[in-house]
Amino acid sequence: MAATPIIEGILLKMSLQNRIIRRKMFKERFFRLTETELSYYHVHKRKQGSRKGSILIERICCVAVVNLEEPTPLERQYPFQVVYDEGILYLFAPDDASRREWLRALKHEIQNNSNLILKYHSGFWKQGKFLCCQQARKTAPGCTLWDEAQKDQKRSLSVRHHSPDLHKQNTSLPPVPRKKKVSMKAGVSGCEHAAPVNSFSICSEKVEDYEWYAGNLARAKAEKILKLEGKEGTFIVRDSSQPGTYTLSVLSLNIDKNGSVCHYRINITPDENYYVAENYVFDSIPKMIQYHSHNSGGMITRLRHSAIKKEKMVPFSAYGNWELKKKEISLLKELGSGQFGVVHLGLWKDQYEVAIKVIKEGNMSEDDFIEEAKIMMKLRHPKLVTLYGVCTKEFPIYIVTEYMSSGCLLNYLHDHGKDLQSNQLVEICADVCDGMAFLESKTFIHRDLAARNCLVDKCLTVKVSDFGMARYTMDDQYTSSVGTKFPVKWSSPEVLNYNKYSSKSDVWAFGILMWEVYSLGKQPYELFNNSQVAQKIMQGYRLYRPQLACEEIYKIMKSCWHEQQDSRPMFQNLLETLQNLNED
Ligand SMILES: Nc1ncnc2c1ncn2[C@@H]1O[C@H](COP(=O)(O)OP(=O)(O)OP(=O)(O)O)[C@@H](O)[C@H]1O
Ligand SMILES: [Zn+2]
Repeated sequence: MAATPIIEGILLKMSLQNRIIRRKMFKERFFRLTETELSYYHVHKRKQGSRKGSILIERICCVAVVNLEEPTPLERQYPFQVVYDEGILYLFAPDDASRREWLRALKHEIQNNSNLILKYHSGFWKQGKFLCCQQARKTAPGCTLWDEAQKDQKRSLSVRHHSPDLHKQNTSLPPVPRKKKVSMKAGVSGCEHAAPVNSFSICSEKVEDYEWYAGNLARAKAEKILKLEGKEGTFIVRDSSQPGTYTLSVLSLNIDKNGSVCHYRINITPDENYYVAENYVFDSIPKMIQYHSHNSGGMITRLRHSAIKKEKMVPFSAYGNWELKKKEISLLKELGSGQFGVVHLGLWKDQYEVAIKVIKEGNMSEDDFIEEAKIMMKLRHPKLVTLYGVCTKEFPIYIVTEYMSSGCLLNYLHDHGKDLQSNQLVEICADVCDGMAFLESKTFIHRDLAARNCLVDKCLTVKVSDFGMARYTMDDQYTSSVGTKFPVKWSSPEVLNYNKYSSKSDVWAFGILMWEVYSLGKQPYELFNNSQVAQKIMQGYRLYRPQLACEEIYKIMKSCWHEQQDSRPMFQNLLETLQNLNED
């Protein structure tokens, strides 16, 4: 979903005291506010994983200026705070006008929130207390009346329906200098949810509107995708490492019959024209692509096929309804089978590729699942396999999900693990961690996280699948911790002892998954059976360091296997650690 930004720009962000990594206290981040979230990104490297975090608008309960109560460097003269259910985000605008613009935009977006607070803290939280009132608890009630709370609620009643753009209408203040719009999508979300557009007809000047635009996609991944397609002239346009610029990657079989990929920088002239070959200059990238679909113009070959086919993916607008019509679904081929039944590749409405789990009768407690499916449908994240809907009106029940063409992560590691570079191993872990951090933020417990329950898509993004499904299995061998199919090797001590599941037991499993990734799909504790493993875990025994894992990576795994669940990191922390690792 490419939501339009309401306001965006660079702000300084104060780090929370993070026990795992303490790098810089204040970091420059690129912030973007949309109707649904405030998200922030790495400023320089817009590579995979550049998205650093986000807060959902609905979780914000106050935004206000913070008072400067001690001498402060120039670049931090204009602080403001975003108070949300999990803490306070302190941000610093470059100047007063910018701060006012941000406050106005944020207040406007949150004005209808039901959780707005009446009092807040006008001073910073610093060294264990609030500077305004000296209270020493982070959750201490506010000391300063937030007059905005009442004002905004009143205003929302009278204005909202007339003026959706309240903050933009007030022109008495100078506008924030806006950064030129560059796409900062995390991962390759460019593959998803966009209107199908023919590659070569010009219907828009924006690259985002074309299927050949892959967004933020690393060079190595781009090469894989092109070679997978394997056809002469397959191409992709992706963000290059320098912000605001693009790279055109093209596959040709002319030089090497296995295919070689050329990467062309798309040059921009001072008057914003674009070219790859100097003699052919165009006022937009789509026009340039159209031209080169007929003429190679000095490139290795002409552009023939987009490597990404958007029309096979289900557009976001199409799956609002969770009960799907069975007659609109056709099964094409079997993909594999699991505890609930056989999984098929199929088509929905004759056009969208989907995966369909055909539930074998008696394998699932179906009523419970159907109840929960409504909740699971709302768990949408680029690193979670999307649940499109279910067919429950007749047997067998269908569960229809996003199709992931490269199959399950475990098999992927077995088959292609040797070709993966070390930064790609981190990326796999970071993808999974990203999806899990989202589940954690929704307090949704996976219960069966493992490489076998993650899937890999055609862009080689890894997504978490089967979240929460363990609860609906009817086979005792899965549900009892002494059952032969119970995932003992992924289970934390409190799960084995008391059946106590939490996001922290998911973190344990994530550590094991990291181990699977770094041993390219080996069976954990391969020399031991389940009951031996359970015993050894209680005695404090842990998995060894896989050869491909450096000390730093192994330290992360081990932190997930802390005996005490409270001492294990949260997914949100793990994600930052992994992303920072890949930046260095
Ligand atoms: N969305 C999907 N896209 C592509 N392939 C899939 C998809 N879902 C499942 N598969 C394939 O089908 C196989 C079976 O999947 P399923 O989730 O039913 O079982 P499992 O997770 O492998 O095992 P179990 O659920 O018994 O622990 C997977 O290993 C995978 O190869
Ligand atoms: Zn206070």
